[in-house]
Amino acid sequence: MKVSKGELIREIDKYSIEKLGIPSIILMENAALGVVKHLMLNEKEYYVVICGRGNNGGDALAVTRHLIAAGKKVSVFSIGLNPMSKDCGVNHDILCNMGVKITNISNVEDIEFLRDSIIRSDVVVDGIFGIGLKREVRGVYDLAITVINETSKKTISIDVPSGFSGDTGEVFGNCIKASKTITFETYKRGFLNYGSHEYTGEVVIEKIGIPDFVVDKYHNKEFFLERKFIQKKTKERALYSHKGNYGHVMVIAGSEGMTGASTIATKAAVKSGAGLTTLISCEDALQAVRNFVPEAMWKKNDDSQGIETLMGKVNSIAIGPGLGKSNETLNNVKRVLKNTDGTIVIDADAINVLEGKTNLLKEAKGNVIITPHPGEMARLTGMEIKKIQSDRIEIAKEFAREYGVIVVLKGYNTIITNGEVSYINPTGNGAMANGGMGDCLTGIIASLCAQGYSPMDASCIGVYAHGECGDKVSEHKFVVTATDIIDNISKTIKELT
Ligand SMILES: NC(=O)C1=CN([C@@H]2O[C@H](COP(=O)(O)OP(=O)(O)OC[C@H]3O[C@@H](n4cnc5c(N)ncnc54)[C@H](O)[C@@H]3O)[C@@H](O)[C@H]2O)[C@@H](O)CC1
Ligand SMILES: [K+]
Repeated sequence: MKVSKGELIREIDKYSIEKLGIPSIILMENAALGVVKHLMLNEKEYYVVICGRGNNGGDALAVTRHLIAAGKKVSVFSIGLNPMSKDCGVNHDILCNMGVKITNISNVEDIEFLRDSIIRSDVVVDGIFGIGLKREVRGVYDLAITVINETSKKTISIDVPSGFSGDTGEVFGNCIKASKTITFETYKRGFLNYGSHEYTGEVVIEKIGIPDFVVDKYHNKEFFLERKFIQKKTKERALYSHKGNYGHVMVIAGSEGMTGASTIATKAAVKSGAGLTTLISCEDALQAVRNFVPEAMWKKNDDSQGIETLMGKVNSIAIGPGLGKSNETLNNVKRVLKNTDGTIVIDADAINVLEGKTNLLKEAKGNVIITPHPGEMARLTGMEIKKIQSDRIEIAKEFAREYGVIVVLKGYNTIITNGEVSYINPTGNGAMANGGMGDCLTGIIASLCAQGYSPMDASCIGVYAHGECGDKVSEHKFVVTATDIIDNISKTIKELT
């Protein structure tokens, strides 16, 4: 599923109209039909449609015609005094020719009439503003949005909830809180922002008849991860295979007093299918692994020579969970970057020690995946967390491009990007917000890398499977822990093959 900003939609729209000769009114008609599909025509009877004067309003007027044709009771409101866009005007005239009464909303009394209609209606269709909104919502627009939010039983927004920036996720003063948003052609960037769900409700994408090659021509390779895409990438294990076919993961993790993180990362690597897993750590952590992950091998962290030799042989290295922010950790990171041409997954304290030293990443022999949460990303880039949260994709992409790494920026809608192609993950939930989850993900991704998946595929499959596993467990649990994920990840990956 493609993700984009509004300007891409304008480009593809322009190309379709000017170069392919598709009349814009046809695109509007297709958009309206896409919306009508979601209006529950077999259960609901009375609709209130509220239209602005731009093309979003035009879509809503076309929707009105289809509702009337389906025999529904519809009250139509046109808001504001701006001149109508051409296609909005066409649909307005058709309704007038059909004898449909369109009530203009230009003052407070009109708003009260709108309120009465909404109270009696089953569904409100919001076509006030689409991606053309660029400034603060004021006056009657502001009042109408408040009344809709206060009284509507179910609001369906066309393209974006009115008042919401499809580009940035910003709210322009006031915003519709929809139960569902039917958006066109691409998932809008702004929907990825924290808190956007409160305004969009469920988001559905409808095609409006623009050929894929036109979208691809302008699309900047941002995708929402879909299950079928992950399923295509996740392979069954071969009948005649042996452990040597599934690679060797080295986990460098854990320190005195922080042995849990290393156990979790190691066990996650084993449970997600690595042929061999070796933990490098202090004696306490090794003892824990001996007790809880008998399948794993281990090596004490003071055996420098042995470790460096092994680094040259393993397929992937996960480094960071529970290491502590110390010089020793920094030296370990340097050593890994220098000594392995396998894939390196850098997490937790191994990220923290790179603060102010990110150039080290450019010296890596192997591919690097870093898996920061927003706080770690803030430290790494010197930006505030708020800034990171407000522009997650762009910041992750820029970092990936500059340092030649894959960034897995964790959180709601985890981003996976190599700077060229970016994926946004839809799985995972609030029940998973507890210690150890990140260590577990690191183990899973490193394990998939060792099994031969490309670093990008391993990151996408790992993040998606980790979240899906958490979603399944959370169906019957209040909290999902890393141990829950470890116990179920093998089953989840199997279901994805
Ligand atoms: N491929 C496409 O892009 C298509 C787009 N369509 C629809 O067209 C929409 C975009 O249409 P437009 O570009 O005409 O823009 P909008 O309809 O989103 O908004 C523009 C209108 O709102 C007014 N306006 C903007 N900010 C305001 C404010 N703060 N207070 C009061 N009035 C304000 C403008 O004067 C103008 O009348 C999309 O969201 C979608 O719903 C569909 O018709 C199908 C085709
Ligand atoms: K809208």
